Amino acid sequence: MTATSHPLVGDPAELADYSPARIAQLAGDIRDFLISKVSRTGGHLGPNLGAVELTIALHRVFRSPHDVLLFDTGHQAYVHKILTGRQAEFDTLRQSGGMSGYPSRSESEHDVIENSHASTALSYADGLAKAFALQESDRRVVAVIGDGALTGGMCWEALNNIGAAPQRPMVIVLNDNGRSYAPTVGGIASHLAMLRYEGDRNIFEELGLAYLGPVDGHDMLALETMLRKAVRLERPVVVHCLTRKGKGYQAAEQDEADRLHAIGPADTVQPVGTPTWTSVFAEEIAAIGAERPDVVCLTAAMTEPAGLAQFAQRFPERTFDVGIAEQHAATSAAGMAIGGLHPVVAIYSTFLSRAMDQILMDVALHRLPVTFVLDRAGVTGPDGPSHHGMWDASLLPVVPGLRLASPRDPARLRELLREAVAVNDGPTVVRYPKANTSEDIPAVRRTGHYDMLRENPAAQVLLVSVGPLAEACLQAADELAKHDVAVTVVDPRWIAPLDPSLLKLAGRYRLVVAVEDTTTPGALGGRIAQALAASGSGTCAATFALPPRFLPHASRAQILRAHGLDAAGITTTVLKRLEALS
Ligand SMILES: Cc1ncc(C[n+]2csc(CCOP(=O)(O)OP(=O)(O)O)c2C)c(N)n1
Ligand SMILES: CC(=O)[C@@H](O)[C@H](O)COP(=O)(O)O
Ligand SMILES: [Mg+2]
Repeated sequence: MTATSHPLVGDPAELADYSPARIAQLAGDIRDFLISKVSRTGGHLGPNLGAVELTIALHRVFRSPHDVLLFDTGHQAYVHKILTGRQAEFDTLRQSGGMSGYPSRSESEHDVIENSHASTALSYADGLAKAFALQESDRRVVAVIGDGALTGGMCWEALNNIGAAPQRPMVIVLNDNGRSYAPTVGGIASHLAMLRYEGDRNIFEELGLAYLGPVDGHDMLALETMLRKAVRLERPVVVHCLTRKGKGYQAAEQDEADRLHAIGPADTVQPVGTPTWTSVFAEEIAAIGAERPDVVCLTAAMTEPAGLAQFAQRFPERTFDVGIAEQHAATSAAGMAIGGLHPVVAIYSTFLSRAMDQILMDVALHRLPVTFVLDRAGVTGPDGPSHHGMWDASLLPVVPGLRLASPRDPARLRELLREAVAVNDGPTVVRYPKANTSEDIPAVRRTGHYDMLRENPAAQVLLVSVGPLAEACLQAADELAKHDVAVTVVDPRWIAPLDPSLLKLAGRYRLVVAVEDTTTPGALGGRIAQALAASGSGTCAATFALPPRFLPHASRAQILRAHGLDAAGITTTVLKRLEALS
């Protein structure tokens, strides 16, 4: 396309020929485009409205994909996607088969890292700079990182290495809008705030990098001048850009909670009367906080999204936002437990993975009473492969002394959360999905830890329904009855360690199937099969769970259905298993 061909560009190389007036027009049109498209599809509207001028300037100064543009967390890369020819895909944003909400190498050669976990870009940049130096390549490395992501520990591990190599040039664009979801917290945030007004001494130069700024992240001329100056320095440089999250859209700029950080699709219809798992947790932890002065809560920059807003409002002195620092959260909680408190760490399942060593060695080895509450556990949906919480239920059971619970409904979440915070000799974990809860599902009886949901004396099949999949399992039991297959349905409630009474029950059946919203390796069904085989039982046990691969974005329901974790899928799979046994 020619230099007059704006609409929203397509080949970023053209941007170098645009006049200042054309660039200003483009920025305005991109803003209008984002507001119109993302308001309908849902997605990260606030962060991208704040990155419009920044991203245009980057594509004018650098030659992507020859030069590498890295977006930390990647939720602010919509403008990059528009400029690199994907404007037509925005109607499919975050939808099954549609465009990802994060950079995606399968979508474009301009996209390099797809991981939506924060604080990784500087480490990638360090590695790329070393690779290009060894290859004597002239490719430049540019990393865009937010002030929130900069509170993550990996950034400082990377800066320690980057600062030690002045001969390896790199441009670090610090996109400082003063917010994560809420205002960014901690000493780093205070340091950045100080730099806005008096830049005489800063941490970056102390570490061996050059520091340029602060610069208005919405002033194209100032931005480009600073970026070109950074290139000329031929060393690692931090360009400190001041931006406004949600810029240009009043609803976002006035959103005190999180500047419309992530919004749902316009046509989202919340089922009436069934609360979200997060809201049930939010109420119960606040109630527990009123009864237990030793209970404190920790969050990694996600107080409201992780359900701690009520607790924080009632007990501000017992609520700790540690920044995007899940590893620190886990070990700081261990310190609190040693100090006589019972910490509750509220965190998304997918982000827990980076704190596994802390849970294993800093918490469990010391048998400390720390409770981890994992929201977004299981298939999340539109945020795609680096957000599905499909690893925790397979990773955590290997931790000695750790107890892992998966509630099926609001009543069990309240009950299991209370059981968890009552444990004082080791870590406990409660997990639930990004979804609305079902109505409460009463038990027929409780034996050991498990709840019998449906008992059929003639049954040869035992369905072990894990957590919220109880509803689908009970529906499948009804369907299987139509095929003359009698089924007993049981809810283990605690899925690690293995409950001996559950094993004893399982040994009485011909086929035992655990239905689980997690990756297959390490899931409960496999652990039951292993234990039954070790006991010499002839029972066939299996896991119905997710395949051990990265699952693309779609809705939670679409993904569960695609992998046979809805009533129809469970029914079909049980019938096939029975056929194979006959
Ligand atoms: C390890 C990790 N923890 C938590 C999150 C959830 N999260 C997504 S974006 C975000 C805030 C990022 O703030 P910042 O880096 O300043 O970017 P901004 O949205 O302000 O542009 C958080 C906490 C994440 N993506 N990764
Ligand atoms: C980018 C990021 O990690 C989060 O903002 C993510 O989009 C989680 O969104 P939900 O809180 O809507 O699950
Ligand atoms: Mg920010």
